[in-house]
Amino acid sequence: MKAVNMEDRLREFKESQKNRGRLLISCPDRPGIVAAVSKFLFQFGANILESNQYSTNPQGGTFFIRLEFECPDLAAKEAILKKRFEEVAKSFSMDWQMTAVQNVKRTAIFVSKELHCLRELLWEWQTGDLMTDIVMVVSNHEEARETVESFHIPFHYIPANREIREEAEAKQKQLLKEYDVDLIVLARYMQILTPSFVEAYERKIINIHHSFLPAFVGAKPYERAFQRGVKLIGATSHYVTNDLDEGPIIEQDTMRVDHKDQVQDLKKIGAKIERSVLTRAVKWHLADRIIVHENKTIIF
Ligand SMILES: Nc1nc2c(c(=O)[nH]1)N[C@@H](CN(C=O)c1ccc(C(=O)N[C@@H](CCC(=O)O)C(=O)O)cc1)CN2
Repeated sequence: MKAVNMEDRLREFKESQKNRGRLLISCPDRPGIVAAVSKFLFQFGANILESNQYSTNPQGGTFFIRLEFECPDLAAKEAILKKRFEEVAKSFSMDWQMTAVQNVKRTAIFVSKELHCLRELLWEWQTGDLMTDIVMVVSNHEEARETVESFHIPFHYIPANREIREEAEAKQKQLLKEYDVDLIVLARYMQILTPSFVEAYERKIINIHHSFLPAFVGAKPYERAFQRGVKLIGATSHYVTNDLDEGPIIEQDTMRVDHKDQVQDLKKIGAKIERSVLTRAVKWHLADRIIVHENKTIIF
């Protein structure tokens, strides 16, 4: 796929979505929230296309809502929309996020030696099923260079290990700033990120862990699953926090295995699960379908 086709595709998408907006809200539950938000959008000439909501408890719980709407001349109105919505948000103690769909997120993928998740994301991106601008791939190994550059995506090799972690992250952060990255996807990137890195990209780093968490946190989960004699293996995609592999879970899946399966078999079976789980998690994040609350996720 030539790079120019990807640019054409992004341009067409941005044009088709230029009046489309999304609004994510979390707030203490009480009557009148939907009415106030609907009235606000109506006053700006917006039409609600999709609305999903959930309450933990109508009496004193937390209310969550995701709205997708069309608003004529959204680009020109976005700043005033956000400024005026702040008044509504304050009156309901809302945490909220309003995005214009045409502002396609800029994504960086981090990878080490295992390339199956990276390849899945690139394939989905090439076919137009992953609507994001993959601006670069970063790796602490050279294995992914040929694949990445065949997609005309910049590849940056930055050696990284425990001993040079801070130095490596300084280079990574510089690139992330230069490329104005909105989302980082760890596609089997096998280095632990420091607290300062995680803090700089809170809830903007998605990882794929190759086990059905909370089982087998950390390194070499397939080897430990084999030793344990499990009958199910799985994969978990989660937001990255400083608690290794314990961030808010976005998506999981499993497959059956049995006594005949060796570690290599587990890895082969598991790779397919990892690919699909990570892709679903990234797609939901790109579509602003995820709200994080108390280290859990609500997926609309
Ligand atoms: N701050 C965080 N960083 C990372 C997380 C996370 O949840 N919080 N997830 C990991 C991904 N991961 C499993 O999915 C994982 C990767 C690497 C290790 C690990 O022990 N790495 C060693 C080096 C291993 C090597 O060089 O081969 C290390 O970093 O010292 C554990 C879990 C990604 N980062």
